Amino acid sequence: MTALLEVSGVSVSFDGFRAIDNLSFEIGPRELRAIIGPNGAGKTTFMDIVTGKTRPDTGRVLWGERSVSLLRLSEARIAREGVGRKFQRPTVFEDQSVFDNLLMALRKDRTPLAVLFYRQSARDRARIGELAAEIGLKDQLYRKAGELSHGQKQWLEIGMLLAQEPRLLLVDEPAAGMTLAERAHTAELLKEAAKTRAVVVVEHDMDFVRRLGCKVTVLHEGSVLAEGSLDHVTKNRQVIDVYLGR
Ligand SMILES: Nc1ncnc2c1ncn2[C@@H]1O[C@H](COP(=O)(O)OP(=O)(O)OP(=O)(O)O)[C@@H](O)[C@H]1O
Repeated sequence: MTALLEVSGVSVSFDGFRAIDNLSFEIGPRELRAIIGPNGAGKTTFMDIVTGKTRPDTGRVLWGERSVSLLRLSEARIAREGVGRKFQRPTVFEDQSVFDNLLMALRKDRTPLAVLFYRQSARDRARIGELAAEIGLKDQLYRKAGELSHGQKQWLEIGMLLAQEPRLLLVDEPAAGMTLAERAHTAELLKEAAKTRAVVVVEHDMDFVRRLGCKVTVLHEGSVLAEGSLDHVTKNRQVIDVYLGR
């Protein structure tokens, strides 16, 4: 399997502190991966590097069949290449309906003229219906996003990212603040999304990671400490020591 994303030998320091240290990481085109690791392990910095927010000091970040270097591209260009990122807190347009939020995410051409002359098409409406079904909000389409529960807002934002058809979706702690039922639904949603694209989930909640049932990468001090199934990595002596702070 050729990787969709290949990070190799990446390091970055902030004021002499190595936040990412010779990190190598690969993800396949239709793969679900969980990234775990104690606070300060470099999980956020890793996502910042992939999305172009932080530039590494050394190393390579290659993307797609043509192995394009993401390090040469702007953040906006990386997003257009198909890298979507979901931050921890939901950011939806609270005064707009679920339908309108999804519609806004769907419209790719945002030039002023295109926005001015936009007419809803049957195809867009059908796609919004599909997305709403995928995220479990089909019955909530005409509710204002601000009235949704925390979990529903998170799903809506995931739906808005899916509307842009990313090839890689980076998701930061999706289960935080969710009820048990919401977590179960979120895990199913991400598993489903990973059937047609790569999904990388950074998560602290081990029960949630177990639900994802995917390969796990453990980061520690900016590099990969262990990789494999959750059972495999949680039996690893070094991983146990790191989590217990030894
Ligand atoms: N812009 C920055 N300037 C200075 N230090 C930074 C910067 N960004 C990150 N760091 C440091 O780099 C290390 C890795 O941070 P990072 O946020 O990537 O870890 P994390 O694994 O996401 O942690 P958490 O689980 O707490 O979110 C930390 O020690 C952090 O303080």
